[in-house]
Amino acid sequence: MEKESTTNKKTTKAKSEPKKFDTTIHVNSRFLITILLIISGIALTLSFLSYMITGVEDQSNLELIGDRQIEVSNWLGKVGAYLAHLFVYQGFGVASFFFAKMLVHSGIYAFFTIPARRIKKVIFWDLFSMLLLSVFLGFFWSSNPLLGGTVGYELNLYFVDYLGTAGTVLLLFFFALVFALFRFKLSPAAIRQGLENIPSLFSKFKKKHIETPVDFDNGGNVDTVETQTNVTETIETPISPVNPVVPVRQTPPVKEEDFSVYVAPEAPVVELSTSPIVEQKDIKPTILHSSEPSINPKKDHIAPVVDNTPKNDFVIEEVKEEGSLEENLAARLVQDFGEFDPTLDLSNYQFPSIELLKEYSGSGITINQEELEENKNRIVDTLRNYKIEIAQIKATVGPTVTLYEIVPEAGIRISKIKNLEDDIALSLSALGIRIIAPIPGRGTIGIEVPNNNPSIVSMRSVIASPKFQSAEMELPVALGKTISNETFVVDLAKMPHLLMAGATGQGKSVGLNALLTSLLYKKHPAEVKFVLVDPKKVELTLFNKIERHYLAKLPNSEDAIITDNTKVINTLNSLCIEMDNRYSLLKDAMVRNIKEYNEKFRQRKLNPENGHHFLPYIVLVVDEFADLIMTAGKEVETPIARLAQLARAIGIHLIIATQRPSVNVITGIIKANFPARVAFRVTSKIDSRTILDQQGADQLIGRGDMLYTQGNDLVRVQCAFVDTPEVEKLTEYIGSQKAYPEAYILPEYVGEEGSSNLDIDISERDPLFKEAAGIIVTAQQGSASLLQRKLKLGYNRAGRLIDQLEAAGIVGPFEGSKARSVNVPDLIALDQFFDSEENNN
Ligand SMILES: Nc1ncnc2c1ncn2[C@@H]1O[C@H](COP(=O)(O)OP(=O)(O)OP(=O)(O)O)[C@@H](O)[C@H]1O
Repeated sequence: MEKESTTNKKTTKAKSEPKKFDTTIHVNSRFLITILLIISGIALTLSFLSYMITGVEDQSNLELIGDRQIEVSNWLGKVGAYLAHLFVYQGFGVASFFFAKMLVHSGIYAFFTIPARRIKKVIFWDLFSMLLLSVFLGFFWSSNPLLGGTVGYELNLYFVDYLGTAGTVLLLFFFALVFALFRFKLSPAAIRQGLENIPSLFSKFKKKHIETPVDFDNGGNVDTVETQTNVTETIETPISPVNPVVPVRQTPPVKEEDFSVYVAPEAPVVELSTSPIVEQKDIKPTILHSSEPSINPKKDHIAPVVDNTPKNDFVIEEVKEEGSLEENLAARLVQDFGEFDPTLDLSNYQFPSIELLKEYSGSGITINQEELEENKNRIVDTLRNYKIEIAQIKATVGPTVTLYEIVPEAGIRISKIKNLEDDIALSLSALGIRIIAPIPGRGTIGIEVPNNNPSIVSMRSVIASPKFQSAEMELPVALGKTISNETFVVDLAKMPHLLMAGATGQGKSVGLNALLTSLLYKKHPAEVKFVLVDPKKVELTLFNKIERHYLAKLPNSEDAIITDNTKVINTLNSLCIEMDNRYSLLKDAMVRNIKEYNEKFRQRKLNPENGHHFLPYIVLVVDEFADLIMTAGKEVETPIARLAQLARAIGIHLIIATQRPSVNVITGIIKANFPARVAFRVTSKIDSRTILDQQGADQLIGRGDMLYTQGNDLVRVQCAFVDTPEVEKLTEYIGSQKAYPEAYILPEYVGEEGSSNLDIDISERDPLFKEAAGIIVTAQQGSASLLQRKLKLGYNRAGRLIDQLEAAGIVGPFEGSKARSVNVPDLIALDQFFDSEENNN
């Protein structure tokens, strides 16, 4: 095993080095003392061990120990038996092993001339531990005299007599605490941390210094690694003796302060010069060099570099993680108040019950054996007409379609079957046949045939499904059921935006409702907000009832549901501002996404006084996107594309639905940013390609039959059906509960065009226009911040007022850092100005 060690120079220490442990004696005699002490330690250990195992037999012979005929069973003979009896039985019990430890320790310390102060300290704590352990064992295991020894037993009797049992326990506990606090430098904070992280407790609070075992095979040379840091907590780790060490290459005498390194045989020599003080986290010694280490691969068999000057001990310091002030504060806040609960404002909010949704009579799959048999025969016959033999056929009955999986005979080309799609559809005389050749990952060919009696997939059944209920997703959405009748649940947060298209009457609006319903069943009003854009004015109106719970809107707008196209532009731009704001919050919090941000906020690591707040997800739903893009074009496309590109990390997700999936609606830039797509039935293959980049949507059967893709595979899903009365019941239930004072307010956006309109049209001036003009004229200073202060306005509104004042000619144009000039000298002139304005109108 290769062993590395490090050389370090301790410059300052040498001067203050206290008295050395026997520094005057010759190296050899010091070595002899070392050996003697260590051998005595080992001998004591063996005799004690032996006594523990066979000791009782020898006890009766101890009186006659002088008699040579007497035999004892101790491994170290009569002397061993005597000493062990003395130390273990009459002394400190098991704790007597500390004596052996002290001897070995002293031996090592003597050899390395380690300051006497240190060995004194070690011996002091060893004696303390020995006494404590002995009393401890004597108290709890008084029945076994070998454990606590006579000292432990007697002391306990003494304590119990004077202090009682409880008093003794408390005393023992007190001394144990003293030991832990002073020996291991245990602090209350460390205890807390230790309890939180019990496994790492051990490594954290080990002793400060430990001696390195000596490799005596190596002539007493020592394998030493020493690092020194200023950190308070240190770890003491004995290094296991190195492998028998090969010839030693003597390095020139090094100063005592230098590190020394052992390198096991075969290892390249790492020559190290003195190194600066090093901090080391890892228990594994790392070689540290001040200048570049020279690794000479040629010196394969070179012996270790040895420091002849013995080193005192091996200290590896563990750098304690510095908790920041804020984190400590957060920990305290969490301790005092618990984690932040965003739902607290509406803590009595009741999630809607499943009973609000309807159970449909047609739901549940009915297998019509006859129909299955008939379709199977038709498929087999049709294929046979084209000389395609089938080895195996299997049917999976779904809610609206049945999937027939075919394994053709060996040697049949898949493309041949694929080309026969129309012929097969014709011979089955059914609409909505789709051939999947091959089914990805299965090696079979699938033919989807619509059922004669499709069953409705009720919203109730998908919401109640364990898959949805136990979905651990940010924004779980139960879209419906797959062809194998499994509930299809996807995470909107992962999509991260959804494009939905389909010809009119094929189930888009129902799909949107299913999506929103899923979120209402899973997310608290504090966790998600919807921005609803509904140019048709009818589809999403029901959600008005939950405005103050779940909807977001622009400031000063009356309705949360946006039906007016110009407002959509403002809303989209406002969402862009919200996005930018959220990004700066994330940056400030040093997190990468909304999940991490909210988690940090929950743990009270973010200060609300610095503008931090819990961020709900925002889901923007645009029904009839085509209409919007036709009327507003680029003005809509640009913010949508920007949001789609950037908003995923900060929790804004877009759902865009359109009837007309033409390329001028679903433009390249939109498509590129909407990997998740849902296609209901469309009228042409071209439309299908526009949405899905492949055909298939034109072969659907309508009524909620849809294809879902998130980039690669297509999944055929029967959309869950939720009817208008069901949505009404649901929104009524939520709407009747206690709500927030108002809808979630989005940042104010003042469009460029908007402000110039206001400038021209006097009737659209801000209600505070006259008051603002008065303030500006009185102060003779055209600044927005003045208005903000005096009228207690937000920046945007104050800015808009200044723009209006400029348009009216009351203040001059923007002049960079200077305040705008005021063109009206006093209030009288201002009154005249307004009078003339009124007269002109
Ligand atoms: N998942 C479904 N299960 C059963 N029937 C459905 C499903 N989805 C839609 N339908 C049926 O299709 C009809 C039309 O659906 P929907 O109103 O969602 O269409 P649409 O695509 O929104 O149409 P438009 O674009 O004209 O508003 C519904 O009234 C319903 O009868």
